[in-house]
Amino acid sequence: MSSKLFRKLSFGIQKTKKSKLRPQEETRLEISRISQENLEKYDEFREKTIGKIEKKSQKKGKNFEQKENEDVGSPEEARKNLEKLLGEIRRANRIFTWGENIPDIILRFGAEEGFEKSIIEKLKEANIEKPSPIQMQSIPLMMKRRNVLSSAPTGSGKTLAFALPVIDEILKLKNRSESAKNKLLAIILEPTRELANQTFSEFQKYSNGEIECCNFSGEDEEFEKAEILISTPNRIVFHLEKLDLSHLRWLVVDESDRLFEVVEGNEKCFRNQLAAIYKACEAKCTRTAFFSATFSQEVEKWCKENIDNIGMVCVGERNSSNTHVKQELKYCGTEDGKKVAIKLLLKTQFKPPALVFVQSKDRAAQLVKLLSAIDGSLKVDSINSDKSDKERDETMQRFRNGEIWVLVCTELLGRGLDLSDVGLVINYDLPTSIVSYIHRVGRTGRAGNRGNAVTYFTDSDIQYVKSIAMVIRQSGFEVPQYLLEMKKVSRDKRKDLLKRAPKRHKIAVVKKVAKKKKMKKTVRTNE
Ligand SMILES: Nc1ncnc2c1ncn2[C@@H]1O[C@H](COP(=O)(O)OP(=O)(O)OP(=O)(O)O)[C@@H](O)[C@H]1O
Repeated sequence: MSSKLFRKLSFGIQKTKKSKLRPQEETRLEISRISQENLEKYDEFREKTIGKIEKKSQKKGKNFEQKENEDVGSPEEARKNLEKLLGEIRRANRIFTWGENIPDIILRFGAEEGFEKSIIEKLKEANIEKPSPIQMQSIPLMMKRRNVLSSAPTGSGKTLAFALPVIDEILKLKNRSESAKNKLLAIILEPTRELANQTFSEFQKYSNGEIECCNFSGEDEEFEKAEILISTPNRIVFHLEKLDLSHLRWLVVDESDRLFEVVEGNEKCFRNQLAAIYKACEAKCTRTAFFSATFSQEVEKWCKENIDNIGMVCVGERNSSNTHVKQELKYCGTEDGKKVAIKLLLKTQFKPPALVFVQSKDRAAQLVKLLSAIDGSLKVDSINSDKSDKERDETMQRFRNGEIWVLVCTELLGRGLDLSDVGLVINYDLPTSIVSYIHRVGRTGRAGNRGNAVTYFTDSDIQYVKSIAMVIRQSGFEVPQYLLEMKKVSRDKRKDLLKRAPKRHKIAVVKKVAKKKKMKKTVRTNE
């Protein structure tokens, strides 16, 4: 891509140079960088800007007033100081924006920031004290009813970045007017049932029983009274004619780059479904919000061309992996080498639970067999789209409860799932794109926690490893130099890889019994 085009499409975010390798040990990372000193300055400048200090100081006496005015100057000066301070905080948190009239970031979840009391209480209960960078900027944009396109690393709190403003607005609407009740006011689109279930739980939790939330992708089919509908696009498309969209305030497209994907020859691909829904949401009051950890230029271009008054937010480096996840590339030579590597890993450094990604449903079943054979006591299972909805839900529940230690999965679990205890992700089969890599390793190292990710590759994978090696290096972790120096794979080959994962030998269990028999035979012959 030419640098000119990059500038045009990425609202000024520079491609950064290689980041420094990070130190081996780092303590738990903060979700955002807001120092106490900056918070105090923020309060001071803000109060002065809106003229509250004078009122306060009148109460406290003349001396206080003089001191305050010396410190922060006139309201105009205070506004300038505030803007400077917010600029510094944006830079420290790597918040980049594009668009006109971008509102101030928020540094707290408080009544002054406009939040409903019940939301503030729920956040306290969940020990969520301060906003993450994507929340700092996306929430005020959405509260100002702007269309948004937001991107931030995996596990950085994007769900609450859209859930809180949507819930807040609906609570306010319902408090103001009886007529808002039992009208469909928001639709949240997710690419998988699992993700829809998870997002539904978050909406239920923060709406505190005051909003009718409906999980369209679950068993909850009663949508007539729904005020917020959370669903995969196919369910919405199926029921589109029955939905009254005339009051819709928000259409949120989570994992937006995934929902923009076109599958040639497939009429029912996400892109077509999204187009049908978008077209149907034509009420004047509807705003659209797009969120994802990976940001395709196509989505950005489409938003700029088609959506008025959009505010864009990008946290950190575009399309980069989560730096809280320690990432490692492991050369295994052959498919058999991968078996040896995983056996060793699970026997030595393993602390459950872990997620293991493979490229197909068949390989998931094969790997479960192999891992069970390696260690009979290992609680291992798999999940894929061939299983029934009930089986999938049960497997997820067992994994969340700790009854499954190693969950072998396909791309189905690659995106969005927040499995907070997962400390290890193993890419048993090399991901077929950097987007897939970023989302898969993002299943660990969430909300400031640290995580580990290991990616295996064989001789036949080597040609495809370079781009992943570059992402890992960009996040500050070591990769073998020769991988970075390899030739780039052509665009056509990359496209092919997305359509068809490479052929691999079956993950066969080495039968110990057969070996024993063979040994006995040898002994007898010797006799
Ligand atoms: N401000 C916050 N402070 C602390 N924890 C938070 C905050 N906001 C969200 N979290 C927690 O962070 C975790 C990850 O959040 P979330 O699932 O929204 O990430 P995400 O950015 O959507 O990730 P992905 O790109 O993988 O979908 C959740 O457990 C959530 O409760």
